[in-house]
Amino acid sequence: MRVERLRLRDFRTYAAAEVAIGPSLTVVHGPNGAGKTNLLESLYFGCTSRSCRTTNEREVVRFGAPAARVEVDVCDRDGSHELSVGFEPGAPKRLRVDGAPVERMADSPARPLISVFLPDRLELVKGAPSLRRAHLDQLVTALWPARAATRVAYTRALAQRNALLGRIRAGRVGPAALDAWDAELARWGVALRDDRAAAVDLVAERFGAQATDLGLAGAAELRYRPRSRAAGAEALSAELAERRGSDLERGFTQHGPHRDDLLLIRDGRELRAYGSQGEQRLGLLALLLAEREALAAERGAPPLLLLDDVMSELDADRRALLVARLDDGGQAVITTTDLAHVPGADAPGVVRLSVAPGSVLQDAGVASRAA
Ligand SMILES: Nc1ncnc2c1ncn2[C@@H]1O[C@H](COP(=O)(O)OP(=O)(O)OP(=O)(O)O)[C@@H](O)[C@H]1O
Repeated sequence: MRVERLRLRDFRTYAAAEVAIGPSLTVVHGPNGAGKTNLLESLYFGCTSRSCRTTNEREVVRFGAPAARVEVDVCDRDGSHELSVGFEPGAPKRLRVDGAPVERMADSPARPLISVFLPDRLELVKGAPSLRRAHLDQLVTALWPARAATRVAYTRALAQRNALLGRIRAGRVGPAALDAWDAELARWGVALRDDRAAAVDLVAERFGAQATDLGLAGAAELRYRPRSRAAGAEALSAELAERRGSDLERGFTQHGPHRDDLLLIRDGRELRAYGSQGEQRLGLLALLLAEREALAAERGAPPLLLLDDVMSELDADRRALLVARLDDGGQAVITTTDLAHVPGADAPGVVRLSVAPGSVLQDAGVASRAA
């Protein structure tokens, strides 16, 4: 699966733009505020129908315009496909694959896998465990799409059990009503935990190697920390039953995979608490690259990797190491204020996109219309 072209209308700074994406590396360069991240975001939006930057999607519509639209041309073994996302604030998004409406991009086999590094994604390393759990669940889905249903079923069972705790506290039902929901929660909980553990198994060794290659000093380790180590669904159900009194006191379920964490460790200590900003950045990059390798092995193709403003924070040796890691047959798009920060940016086959406010100019010299 390869992303070939991107077309935008009224997306952030762009009134209209069309660019080709390179078969391996694409470098987006230009001064601060020119619209480099906007271009990266539009690629993510076109492939996933979501923004990787904001939950308030109104922000992506160009100031003064009624709606934004992104089209992405992709090609796989079966030929070419066009993904398109139209968004008008206040109306449902219009998603199409080859002109036919679809409910979710995630359901379309034409959608490329995509992985993104934005400076604020450091939160993944240093923020709350919920961010790492969500990330891990996305990895499970990317590795084994059919298993996405497990997390959905677990989340539903958890919501039902919490609602039931509320009804028991209000005296409307007896605690015995929990038996069935404990069993249901435990069934999906064990499956979810096993999926997460299998995904971490695939990535952990690669994470250590990638971190070393990127120059993170010390031994790097990726460790899954499940809340429960129950041998099976019955044992987890028993653990839930043991905690009923305290759950009823607090009004929510305190035990289970919704309390798991994923630990990024350097020399035995968590990067979250003890890593410097630079070490956390290398940890995150190592994680994304390790996942990219695992996905390439499992799904036959690495995901499209979007790297925003990563080079300015790395020294010259690490920049060279990073670019070398990307030469693995997959596609990557990197933004930079300075082309000289991307070793090999002038190599044949690398696509360079020069961004100025509202427009983007391709090497070949085809300019988009300015905003
Ligand atoms: N909806 C919008 N309509 C028009 N312009 C917008 C919109 N949203 C953001 N902008 C403008 O986009 C610009 C920022 O673009 P972007 O974040 O892509 O810059 P950048 O090239 O990545 O910069 P840096 O190198 O500083 O990270 C800002 O000037 C901002 O005002």
